[in-house]
Amino acid sequence: MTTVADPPPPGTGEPPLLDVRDLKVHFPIRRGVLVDRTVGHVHAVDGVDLRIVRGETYGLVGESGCGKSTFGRAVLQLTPVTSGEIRFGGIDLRSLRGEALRRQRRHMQMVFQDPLGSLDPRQSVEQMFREGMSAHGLAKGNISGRLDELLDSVGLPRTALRKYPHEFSGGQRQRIGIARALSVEPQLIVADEPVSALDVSVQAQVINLLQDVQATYGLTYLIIAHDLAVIRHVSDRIGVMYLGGMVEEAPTAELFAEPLHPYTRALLSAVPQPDPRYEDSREQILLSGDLPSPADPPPGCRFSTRCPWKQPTRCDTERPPLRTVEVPGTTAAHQVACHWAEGIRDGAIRPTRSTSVDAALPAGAATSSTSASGTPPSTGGS
Ligand SMILES: Nc1ncnc2c1ncn2[C@@H]1O[C@H](COP(=O)(O)OP(=O)(O)OP(=O)(O)O)[C@@H](O)[C@H]1O
Repeated sequence: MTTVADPPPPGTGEPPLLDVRDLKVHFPIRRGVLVDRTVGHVHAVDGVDLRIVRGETYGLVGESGCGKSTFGRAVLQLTPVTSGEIRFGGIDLRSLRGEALRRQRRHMQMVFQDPLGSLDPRQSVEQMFREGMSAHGLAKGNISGRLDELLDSVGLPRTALRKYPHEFSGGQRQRIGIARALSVEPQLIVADEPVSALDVSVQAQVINLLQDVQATYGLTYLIIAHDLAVIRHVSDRIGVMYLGGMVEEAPTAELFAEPLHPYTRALLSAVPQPDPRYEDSREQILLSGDLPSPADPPPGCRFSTRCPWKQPTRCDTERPPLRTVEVPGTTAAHQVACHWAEGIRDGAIRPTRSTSVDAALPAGAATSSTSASGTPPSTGGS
C-alpha cells in the first residue's frame, strides 16, 4: 500500500474534490477451455493514493502499461475496482449503486483518446448531446440555446449539430467529445490521452481548448498522457506511475527541476530542459531491462529490477511507501516512493550501475531502444 502524508495537495487546505486512497484494480487471468479457472491477477493499479483539489489540473504520466488508463477508468467506476476508496466531493462512490451512482457520475466525465471510436457513428451531434443531457434530466424544454452555446464553447459552427462523426476531422471530433462531456455540466474531467491520436498540428489547439473551457466552467482535470511535453504544459501537479504504483508526485515546476525518484529521473532525462541550470549537466539515464509483468511484480520496490541506484537487500524486500521528501530551497515537498530519496537528492548515494551518461547528447535524442521511456520526450504509451 502507498500512503500520502496528510494533509493532501498544496494550496488552500480545502478538502480535495477527488480523494482516492489505496486503490487497487487487479484483473483476473483466466485459463481453461472446459473449466474456466483464475490462474493469477494483473496488478494494473496496486495501491494508489491521489487527491485533486477543485480547479486543479493533475497530470498522470508513466510508460505504457503502468496502469494510468485503468486508474482513470476506475475513478469513474468504468472498470471494476478490487479495493480502496474513491471519494468525490466527500461522497464515497464505491458505496453508491444504481440511480445514486448515475447522479454522481454526471459530475465526472471522460474525454477519450480516440474521438471516432468514442462517438456513436449513427448519431448526429445533436442526438448525441440530447441523449446525454436527457439521461441526466438536463434536456427539459427548449435547449437549442444551450446546444449552440456548447458548440460555441468548443469553437465549432452551429451547423455541426446536424452532422455525423465521420463528417469531421480528428481535431473537430475531439472538440465534439469535449462538448459532449461539457453538456452534462461536469466538475471533473478525466482526459485519457486527449491529443495523442491527433495530428501534431492540431494537438496544441485541443490543449488550448481544454484550458479555455477549464477557465470558463471552473473544471478540475485529471489528464493522463505519456507525452511529457503535454503534461508539463497543462498540469499544476504531476504524478508518475510505474508498474501499478505511484512513485513520485510534485508540483510541475518542482518535479522537472529536481526529480527525486530514480524512475522520474530516468524519464525526465530524455526531455529537453529549458532551464539552463540543467541543460549542460543533463545526464541521459539509460535503464536496463524491460518493464516487469504486472502479473508478477518484483516483491520489494517495483523499480528495483531496473534501478541504477538500487541498494542491496532492502530494495529487493521492502516496498517503499510514498512519503514526503523536502527539497532544500523550495517550498513544495515531493511525495516519493524510494527508500533512498534523500541520499540520491544529496548525491550521497551514487548509481550502483552505470547510467551511461552522455551529456553531449542533444535534447531528446536518446535512442528508443535504450532510453528510460522508449520514445522521448514521451513515456512511450499508446
Ligand atoms: N480489462 C483488462 N483485463 C486484463 N488486463 C488488463 C485489462 N485492462 C488493462 N489491463 C492490463 O493492465 C495493465 C495496465 O494497463 P493500462 O492500459 O491501464 O496502462 P496504461 O499505463 O494506460 O498504458 P497505455 O498508455 O499503453 O494505455 C496492462 O498490463 C494491461 O495489459
